[in-house]
Amino acid sequence: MTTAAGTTDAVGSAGHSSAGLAAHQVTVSYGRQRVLDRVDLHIAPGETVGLRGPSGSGKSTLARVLALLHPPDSGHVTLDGLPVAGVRHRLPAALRTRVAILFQSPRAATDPRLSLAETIAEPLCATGTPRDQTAARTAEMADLVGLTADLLTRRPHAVSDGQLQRACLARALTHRPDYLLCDEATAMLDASTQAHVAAVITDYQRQHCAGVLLITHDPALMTRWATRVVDLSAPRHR
Ligand SMILES: Nc1ncnc2c1ncn2[C@@H]1O[C@H](COP(=O)(O)OP(=O)(O)OP(=O)(O)O)[C@@H](O)[C@H]1O
Repeated sequence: MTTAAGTTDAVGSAGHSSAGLAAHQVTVSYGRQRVLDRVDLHIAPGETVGLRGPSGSGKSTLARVLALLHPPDSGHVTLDGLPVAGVRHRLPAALRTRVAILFQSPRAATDPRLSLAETIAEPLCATGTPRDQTAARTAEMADLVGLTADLLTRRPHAVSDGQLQRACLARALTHRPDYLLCDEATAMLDASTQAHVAAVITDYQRQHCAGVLLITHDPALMTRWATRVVDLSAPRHR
């Protein structure tokens, strides 16, 4: 079983209240490579759990399982104590929109054909939100992340990585998720954009009591932000 270290032992969900997003005994293999082996992790509302471990230890894989994007081979995910069956669009929108994920590379996570406004609006369009509400919410989210109107009409090739990551953050927060999973989300950003993105997330977290998973190789960021830290041990190859 993967071991945890830090201010609180996160392995084993016994003793946690049922509120939260949790992985229970999650195992994932890619072909013959077992990446996660019976991993438990619990994120309570309002807390920031730092997840660290050597490259290849399965941090991103665990984040994708918790984001309800990747089905574990065994084990399961619970939301507020209830098992989640299925991933992606097989889940009801009201359930899957409770968890959002922000990736390291905004270019890999966006459609180059869409403007930044359309990118932010994607999750609203996917859930059939009426046009006027989509426009209002998109403007609100753009404002929250500091994107000006002229940037919103541009497509990804015409903006910087930092501006595009702000659009991805706006998109991630548009359905007001209860949990935000940040997978090296500020690693490609300059110091000032990194600070701004972190400030938007921590403000959001405070206002909505959202739980955050923070994956970062930056020890200073981990120390500043995480309320407890979980270590993933090196992967086992079976
Ligand atoms: N879709 C995939 N198909 C096959 N192997 C994969 C896939 N995704 C990840 N892997 C492998 O699984 C292992 C764990 O990858 P993962 O990205 O989860 O680790 P990580 O801890 O996030 O690494 P890093 O810190 O380098 O980002 C790696 O050996 C990786 O090559």
